[in-house]
Amino acid sequence: MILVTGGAGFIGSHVVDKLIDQGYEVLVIDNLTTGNLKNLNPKAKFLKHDIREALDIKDVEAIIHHAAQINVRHSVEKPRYDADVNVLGTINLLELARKADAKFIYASSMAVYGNPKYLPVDENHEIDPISPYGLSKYCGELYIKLYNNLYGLEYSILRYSNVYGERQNPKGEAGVISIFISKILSGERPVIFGNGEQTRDFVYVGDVAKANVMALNWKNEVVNIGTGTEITINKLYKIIKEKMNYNEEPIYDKPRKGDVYRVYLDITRAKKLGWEPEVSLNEGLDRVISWMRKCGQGN
Ligand SMILES: O=c1ccn([C@@H]2O[C@H](COP(=O)(O)OP(=O)(O)O[C@H]3O[C@H](CO)[C@H](O)[C@H](O)[C@H]3O)[C@@H](O)[C@H]2O)c(=O)[nH]1
Repeated sequence: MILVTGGAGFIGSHVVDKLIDQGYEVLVIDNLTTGNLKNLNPKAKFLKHDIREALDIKDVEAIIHHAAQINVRHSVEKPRYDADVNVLGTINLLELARKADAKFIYASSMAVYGNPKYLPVDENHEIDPISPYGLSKYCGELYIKLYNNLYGLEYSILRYSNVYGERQNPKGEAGVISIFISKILSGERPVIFGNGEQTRDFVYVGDVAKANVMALNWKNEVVNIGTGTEITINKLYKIIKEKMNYNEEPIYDKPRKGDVYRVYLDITRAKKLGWEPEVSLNEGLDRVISWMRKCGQGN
């Protein structure tokens, strides 16, 4: 059985869908603070549980760990809460993995790199987080490596760029793509922070889910998961606007404090392991727009 923490959340629920498609038996644990039972695959078993509490489950062959405090801004406001969930919660799951002799797949983030010193950012880039979130995600990585040293725990660490797709909640997780689409659908003008020339590397959630399933067969790898390309927020806005037949210009506001200016990931290592993104931004945006139209702007 594969245990997916955060399996009722945005990325985790897509991982669950892929696993079930491929015939795996899946147990989801989620405390439903940001996760939603509407996202949950009906073929998955479900246990409502907060990872800050220890748990004991037998017959787990792998743990795919997506339950986390994922909001960068909240991590700045509540660093202790962020560490509680992301560091102590991860330790609870590592203890479970140790006892069950399970493999550990960990959702990390490009936030561990902080402000890029060069582009694209590869896995050997200096680790220098600029938010409690980036730091807590990196702490999780270090504990995983410690468990590998102490107990031989097998792991894969996936460092995601900006993940987007269906089920991303425009209110909770603050992904710019779901925010822009949601605002346009409700007749509000989207806001661009700064001059809009900042860039990001947007990877489709289905491709991220595929990387998780493949990672079950990778051995002790730290891997960037992105597209290896960058796009400005202005260009992104223009594409979304055209797709939705929306005519208004965005509102430009002051830059968001602590925002990285340009970032995109080098994905050479992932490609060597046989993974590469399949869904283009064009196709992915079409899917999110049609999903958000259908379900009234999100969750
Ligand atoms: O309404 C908005 C929202 C965002 N942005 C801009 O769009 C870019 C992307 O912003 P997001 O909030 O979507 O994402 P971040 O790049 O801040 O990424 C952070 O939040 C992500 C969640 O969406 C992931 O957790 C990621 O790891 C973490 O670094 C930023 O330049 C931001 O200023 C806008 O212009 N308008």
